[in-house]
Amino acid sequence: MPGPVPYGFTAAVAEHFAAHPAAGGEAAARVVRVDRNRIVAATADGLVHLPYPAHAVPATGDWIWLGRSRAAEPAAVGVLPRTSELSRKRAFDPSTEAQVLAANIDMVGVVVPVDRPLSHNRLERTLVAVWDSGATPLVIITKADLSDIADDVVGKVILQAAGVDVVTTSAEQGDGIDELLSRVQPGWTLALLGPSGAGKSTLINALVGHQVQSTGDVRAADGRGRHTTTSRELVPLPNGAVLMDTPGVRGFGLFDAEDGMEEMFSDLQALFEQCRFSDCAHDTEPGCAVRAALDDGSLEERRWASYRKLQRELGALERRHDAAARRAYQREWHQKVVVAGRSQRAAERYRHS
Ligand SMILES: Nc1nc2c(ncn2[C@@H]2O[C@H](COP(=O)(O)OP(=O)(O)OP(=O)(O)O)[C@@H](O)[C@H]2O)c(=O)[nH]1
Ligand SMILES: [Zn+2]
Repeated sequence: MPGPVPYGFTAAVAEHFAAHPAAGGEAAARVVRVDRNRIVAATADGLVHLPYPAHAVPATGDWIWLGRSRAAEPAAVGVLPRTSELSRKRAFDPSTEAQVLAANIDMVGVVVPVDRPLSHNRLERTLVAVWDSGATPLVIITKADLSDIADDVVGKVILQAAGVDVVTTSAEQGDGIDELLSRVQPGWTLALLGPSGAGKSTLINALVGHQVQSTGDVRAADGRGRHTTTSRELVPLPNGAVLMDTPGVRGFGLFDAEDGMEEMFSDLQALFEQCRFSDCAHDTEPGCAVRAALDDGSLEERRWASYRKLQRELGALERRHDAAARRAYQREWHQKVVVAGRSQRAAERYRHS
């Protein structure tokens, strides 16, 4: 089946399509932008404009079945279930409809500039929120060339990241870009998140390898060959990964959860209290409120999967935090000292603290 390979169409995505067929669906396409009354989609043959799919609100990053409308025009005839989604409203709050800003993101790079590090709490909360979205977090330190402040900040951030991978970059000097790309597998979709001025645009330009064009040629799909220009929010990277640069996702608003873990999952805590057994593993136990909620659809499978993934990650992190985080931290330190020829005294200071 044809699909847009530079936009993340991998064998795994092809299987996802095969598992979710749509009547009249002929080819795979990916939404690269959502406008007021139409979408821009990447197909195997390039970018096209399409009307909104029926019965679905599309988001950037969605995989769609490309087919024909009743008037034989190219059309989105189906939208695939999402593997992750970033929403403005937290998806598990049933009181209002979530506005999904981006879909099918594999990795979220949390950008931390050395000249304005995040508070410990904010970094931790952001990482928890990223896990909850279904994506994997990666901490990206930027502006590491600001050497007089970089040393302290890098060390602190690595400890705060609690075992989540950390890469150190200086887009201005071209340092760490290859290492960052090596963490993002071909076919993965990467979004960057960070406060204004954190260096996201500079990093994106370094990743893409040239100035990102804000306009791209879009072929109108009305068969008349009308050309138009528009910007894309999904940009292919040279290593086969895809960069998601959606204005609503960039900032911290989306992820700046005021709450910690417990509050984020308070709805689940309430369910746990209704299980018949207080030590219920929510697996095959009789009287399990979680199973019941999954069965009647009041608890989303995706959210439950996120929670369990997060529990596993946190458990694993806790176990290896002390030993491994410290080792990773010292390894990174060593590398930094060697690479940048930084003060050995500073390294010693940290090793002993
Ligand atoms: N020293 C140094 N400065 C950098 C580096 N990367 C970015 N900057 C500077 O940091 C400032 C902000 O960079 P941007 O890339 O515009 O930051 P941004 O995160 O895209 O900001 P918003 O567009 O507001 O979200 C600019 O003045 C950049 O020149 C770097 O690697 N080293
Ligand atoms: Zn249970």
